Amino acid sequence: MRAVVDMLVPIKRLGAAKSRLRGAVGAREDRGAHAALALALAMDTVAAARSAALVRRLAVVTADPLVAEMVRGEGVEVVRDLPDDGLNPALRHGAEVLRSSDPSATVAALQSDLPALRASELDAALAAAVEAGHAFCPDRQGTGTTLLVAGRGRRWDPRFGPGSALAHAESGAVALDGPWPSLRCDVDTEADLRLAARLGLGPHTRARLVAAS
Ligand SMILES: Nc1nc2c(ncn2[C@@H]2O[C@H](COP(=O)(O)OP(=O)(O)OP(=O)(O)O)[C@@H](O)[C@H]2O)c(=O)[nH]1
Ligand SMILES: C=C(OP(=O)(O)O)C(=O)O
Repeated sequence: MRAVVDMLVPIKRLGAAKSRLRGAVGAREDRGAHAALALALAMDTVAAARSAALVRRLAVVTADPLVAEMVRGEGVEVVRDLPDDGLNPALRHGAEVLRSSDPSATVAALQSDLPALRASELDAALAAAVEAGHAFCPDRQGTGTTLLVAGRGRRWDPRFGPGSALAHAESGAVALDGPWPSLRCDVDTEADLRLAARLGLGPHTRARLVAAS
């Protein structure tokens, strides 16, 4: 299948990101180490998305200037998070930008805390989502969402947040179910980070853990 999906990766301001992971590397009060870990999780996610064959256009949505600089340094597009008012407004704005270039674009949102993500698993999930038209991938626990896809002519209706799997199902999106552990392993806690490490972390996150050990 040719590249057909235009993908948003939302990245929160590093100072506020991944609060449940505080202290996972370095001391709890070490803001620099924590920000570096949050950035590393996102950079590994972006690298995997970039390698996926079905991703036509990839854009990070962020209001954080450092994140924007690092992402652009990797040659990846940045859409400024103009609403700067939480995840769903960021994704609605990002989709407007994507669909202003191509109104028939298939739009996807991928969470940025998937440091074990494999491009092959993302491609398999995207192929299933494109086939379904409007679909999402639940997280490992089955309550959250790691990937949301709305095909040509489908309403972009992100409902991320607590209980988002149910919210996306209620919005009419099909729940995908496939052998994609790396896509389902979002990292919110230290326990999640250990699980992701067992799947195989990307180089940015691995380097953070080595630096902290
Ligand atoms: N652009 C943007 N992205 C966001 C915003 N809030 C959350 N995200 C992103 O949305 C995804 C899911 O966020 P969460 O898993 O809740 O992460 P978090 O808010 O950093 O973590 P906690 O502080 O532990 O809740 C991650 O990719 C975040 O970077 C926001 O206000 N703007
Ligand atoms: C925002 C979400 O992520 P988390 O539950 O990991 O915060 C979500 O799953 O919709």
